[in-house]
Amino acid sequence: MDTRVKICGINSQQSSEAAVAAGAQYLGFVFFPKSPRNVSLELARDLALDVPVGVAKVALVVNSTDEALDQLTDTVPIDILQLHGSEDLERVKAIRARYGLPVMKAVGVSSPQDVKALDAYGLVSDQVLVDAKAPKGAALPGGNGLAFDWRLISKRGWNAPWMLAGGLTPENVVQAIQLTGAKQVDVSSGVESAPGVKDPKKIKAFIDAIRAA
Ligand SMILES: O=C(O)c1ccccc1N[C@@H]1O[C@H](COP(=O)(O)O)[C@@H](O)[C@H]1O
Repeated sequence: MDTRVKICGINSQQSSEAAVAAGAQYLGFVFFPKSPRNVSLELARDLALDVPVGVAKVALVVNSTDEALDQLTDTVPIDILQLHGSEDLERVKAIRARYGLPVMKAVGVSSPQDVKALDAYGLVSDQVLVDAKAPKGAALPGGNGLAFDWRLISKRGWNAPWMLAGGLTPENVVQAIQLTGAKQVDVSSGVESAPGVKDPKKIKAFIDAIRAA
């Protein structure tokens, strides 16, 4: 399978190099202080500067203000903004216009109603990220290692390219792709040895499983 892969939660040179060596097309940097994967602007800048041309650097933010996004985009050479909070359609449009960067809006899914919300976001985003909905009261709106019922989006498409996320692992990613038809997948917890600690062997196993299928 030639599915494109995003490894999210890159927070060290080792994890960045492991993801690139394994063949990831996207590296995600988390800018959300409550996350165990949170990176400072300075560390993200240093890591991003070393990423080879052709691998996209994605900044994951959650309900960020313009001030925070100004600082981020002034400091870190990023290629895509991933909006993983409760940003509404107007906010997505405003961010896209202000920064001139491709925007990927994440939407949490646990029911057919959630899937409908993706239609509207697909009209204002460059990509949509279809993730599992975080449980009520969870500290993080994503990155919880939880999958959703993939049958909810089986054979679906949106007005923008889309990426599948939520609880993917080296063991289940091929089945998830086969069921949903995803051409892009995103993983964080499933390639870690502990929250916030990427495991180079699991990163390689994740991408190898896809390529071997
Ligand atoms: O990874 C995080 O810490 C995170 C924090 C806040 C919002 C989203 C986050 N991660 C994203 O969540 C999905 C699913 O992750 P997982 O594979 O289930 O752990 C993925 O898009 C991550 O980029």
